[in-house]
Amino acid sequence: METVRLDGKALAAKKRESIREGVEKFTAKSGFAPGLAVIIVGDNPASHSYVRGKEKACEKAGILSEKQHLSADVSEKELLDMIGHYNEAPHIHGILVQLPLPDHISESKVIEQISADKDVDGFHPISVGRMVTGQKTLLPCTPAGIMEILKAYDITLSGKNAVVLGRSNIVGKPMAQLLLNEHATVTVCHSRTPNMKDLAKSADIVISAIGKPGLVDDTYIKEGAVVIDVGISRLEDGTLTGDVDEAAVQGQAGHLTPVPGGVGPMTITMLLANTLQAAEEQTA
Ligand SMILES: Nc1nc(=O)c2c([nH]1)NC[C@@H]1CN(c3ccc(C(=O)N[C@@H](CCC(=O)O)C(=O)O)cc3)C=[N+]21
Repeated sequence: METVRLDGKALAAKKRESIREGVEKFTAKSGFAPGLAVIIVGDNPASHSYVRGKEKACEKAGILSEKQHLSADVSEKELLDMIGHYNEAPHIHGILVQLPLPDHISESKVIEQISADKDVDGFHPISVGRMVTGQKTLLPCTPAGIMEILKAYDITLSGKNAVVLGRSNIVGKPMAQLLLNEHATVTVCHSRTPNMKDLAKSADIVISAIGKPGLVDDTYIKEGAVVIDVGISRLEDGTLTGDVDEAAVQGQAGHLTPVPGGVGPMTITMLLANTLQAAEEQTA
């Protein structure tokens, strides 16, 4: 069967244009642009590259972005104080602290310090609680972007079997929850799951968020299944690759997101959407 490529990059371009128009309206009405504070700690090159992508996307959309680069040995208190400052800053509507953080800083303390209203990553326990109970909230960008891809390609979720590979707080768990909210039957697999391959092979939808290049081949995929690749690893030769062995599942999968050009561009798009939503809610 012909595998349909789920073009996250093209969808992101379309969505970013409509977000740009929304930002323009917001700015004309309120007299200021939506503002995003991005805090990055340390010198991880991948993190800096992602943050550059976010800043560029903000600029194109008309969103003000304010980057703060802290050194790797910054104290936890200094970071918490900076977040406290942005919680009170009227020109900032969204706060993002790039993860991962150095080991001496508690990720959960940092996330809880961000005002839930400005939590454009959707990682705060208040945001998570709202998502789980189906209330309106800022949703985690990667899972929310995947839901947009599935919707744009008219992929039915209600009554389908979805298998999520990975149980992180930023992708696997919220992904499972959003699929459940749309009435899929969801199985979450992780490092202690003995029969991951069999579970994946029986699924209508497989979402891989593990971070092992090429892990998912045709032996994991039922004929015609929808395959979403959240993995993103940089190989030694500099190329980016996902969890899915694209060549192996070609012709087996019904739909497939490429890496790059699949989930990643939609993650950044949802960050823009969340920042606009946060700005609108804070100025309503
Ligand atoms: N607080 C926080 N929020 C995040 O949302 C967050 C984070 N920390 N830490 C790291 C991960 C990773 N992440 C990506 C975003 C965009 C691409 C992306 O645009 N990827 C492009 C390729 C980019 C390239 O060429 O380098 C693509 O897949 O086509 C990838 C990865 C957000 N993250």
